[in-house]
Parts: sequence; C-alpha cells; structure tokens
Amino acid sequence: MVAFPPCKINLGLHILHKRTDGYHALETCFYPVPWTDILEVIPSDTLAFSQSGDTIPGDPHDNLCLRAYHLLQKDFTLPPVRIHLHKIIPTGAGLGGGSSDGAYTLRLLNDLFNLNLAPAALAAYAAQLGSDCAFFTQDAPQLGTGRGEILTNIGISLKGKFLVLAKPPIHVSTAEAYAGITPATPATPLTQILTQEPLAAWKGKLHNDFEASVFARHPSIEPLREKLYRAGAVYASMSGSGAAVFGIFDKGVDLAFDPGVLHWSGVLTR
Ligand SMILES: C[C@](O)(CO)[C@H](O)COP(=O)(O)OP(=O)(O)OC[C@H]1O[C@@H](n2ccc(N)nc2=O)[C@H](O)[C@@H]1O
Ligand SMILES: Nc1ncnc2c1ncn2[C@@H]1O[C@H](COP(=O)(O)OP(=O)(O)OP(=O)(O)O)[C@@H](O)[C@H]1O
Repeated sequence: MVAFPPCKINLGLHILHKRTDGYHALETCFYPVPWTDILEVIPSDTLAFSQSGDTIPGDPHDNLCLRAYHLLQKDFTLPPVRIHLHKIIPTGAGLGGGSSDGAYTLRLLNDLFNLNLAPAALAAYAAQLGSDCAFFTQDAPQLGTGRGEILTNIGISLKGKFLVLAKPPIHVSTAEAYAGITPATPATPLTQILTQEPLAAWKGKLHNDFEASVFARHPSIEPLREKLYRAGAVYASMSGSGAAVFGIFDKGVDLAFDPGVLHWSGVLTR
C-alpha cells in the first residue's frame, strides 16, 4: 500500500499558556497542503524500515513511521511489515512532515490489516506520537486546541487559492521555539478572525506567535515572508515554529528563490 502524506501550514497560531505537563496550550488552524512524502507499507517476513530522498536528522530507529508501527503493535498482533519512506517535505520547517508520516503509517496499517479503527481512535493513537500528528488522521482543515491534538472542523476553505511555500536553509527546533515564547491571551480568538473575516482582511489580524522570536533569532526568514507579500500574497506568514513561510495568492505566481531555499507552489485542493 502506498500513501502520500501531505504537510500542513498553520493559519494563525496563538500560544495561550504553559501547562503543568510542560506542553503549551494553543489554538491554531491546521491546513493540509499537497506537498507530500511517499510512504509504502507492505507485509514482509521481518520488520524493516528504509528511507530515500532527503536526509532525516536523527536515528532511523526513532523514525515516526517505526514508532507508529510499535504503538499499534502494543494493542494488536500486527504481522511484520516493510516500510519505505521517500522524504520530500523539508524537516525542521514547521510543516509537520514527520508527524504526517507517523499518522499515515497508522492509517496504512489500519487499512492493510483491517483494524477497523475509526478516525477518532486513529487520532487518539496519533496524539501519542506527537501533538501535530492527530491532525493528519483527518482529511479537512481543523481548528487545533489543547496541545494541538483536540480537533474541530470549523468549515474553513481556501480551495482553489494558490499557495507558495518557501523554506530557507535553517532548521528550527520545535522545543527551542516554544522555549522562546511568552504565552499570552490573544485580543481576538482565532476562530473569530478565521470565520468572520475574509482572507483579504487577515493581514495584520491573524498572527503566528512564534514569528517575533524566531524572526529575531534567524534574520533571513522575515525577508522571505516580505518577498511573498511583494509578489502579491493576500496573506503571508511563517508556518508553525518555522522556518518555512507561506503566501496565499488569488492567482498563480512564478517566483524565483535563492539557491538553498526549498519551495513548492500549487493550488490548494482541499
Ligand atoms: C509548532 C507546531 O507545529 C504547531 O502546529 C506544533 O505545536 C508542534 O507539534 P509537534 O512537533 O508534534 O510537537 P511534539 O513532538 O508533541 O513536542 C515537541 C516539543 O515541543 C514542545 N511543545 C509541543 C507542542 C505543544 N503544544 N507545546 C509544546 O511545548 C514541547 O517542548 C515538546 O517537547
Ligand atoms: N518521518 C520523519 N520525517 C521527518 N522527521 C522525522 C521523521 N521521523 C522522526 N523525525 C524527527 O522529527 C524531527 C522534526 O520533524 P518534522 O519534519 O515533523 O519537523 P517540523 O517541520 O518542525 O514539524 P513540526 O511542525 O511538527 O514541528 C526531525 O528532526 C527528525 O529527527
């Protein structure tokens, strides 16, 4: 079985407060983007994981695909599988690529071995892998609350809009990005902006709380966001904890980036 795990962007990201478990309570809108990895899971004699494409930092044994397998293995007698991941989504980008791979491994195992896990059950397993993972068990944009794992469909759609994603050659650690934040209560709740304001009014109202501290530490990121605005983006922002930025356009644009800046553009399909 083959799947194409997508990435996500965050439309607004408010860090509300630090919780007693060390995580931060947040509100964000996760939006799926069809810049994808390629993931294959097939039955095999022994459990094996292989990887091609972009290099993933860290030990392959800790890859979220294998962690997803071991998580389900605890509750189900899963036969061994061979997992191959072709990595395309940049890591350390705030695009949730690793989270998506983990969640899609759960989805493929569910289908392959007829585990009959409903989306809510899959989301609960995914949340054990990481805060962003639960979103990737869903097929539509979601408001994320809690530490990001509580999902609500708020019916927002940017289908048909043109998106440009650009990631400079900087790896931002998620844990470090959270450590640089002073949580605060937002002036306006995220859902109010997203559901009551048109896209054209989001600039200056919809904020990613990571931007100020991450832009200060990595001065090459903000100019990329400004480049997207200069090119005609209706709204542009950093995604998650960075370093990727995105711009939403009413029509297609053809942008050139400096060498080393990974980028993707295309029409949003969901
Ligand atoms: C920045 C975002 O991408 C926004 O969508 C996510 O909040 C990150 O989620 P993630 O990568 O799945 O994060 P996890 O793997 O769960 O946690 C990594 C680290 O980030 C911090 N973390 C993560 C999520 C959260 N709500 N509060 C946190 O403080 C913690 O230090 C944690 O140890
Ligand atoms: N399949 C995977 N793909 C990418 N990274 C993985 C994977 N499995 C484990 N990791 C680990 O997770 C780290 C961050 O991965 P990811 O690509 O999700 O980061 P990110 O883009 O910052 O996303 P997020 O928004 O979830 O923080 C990597 O540095 C790597 O060590």
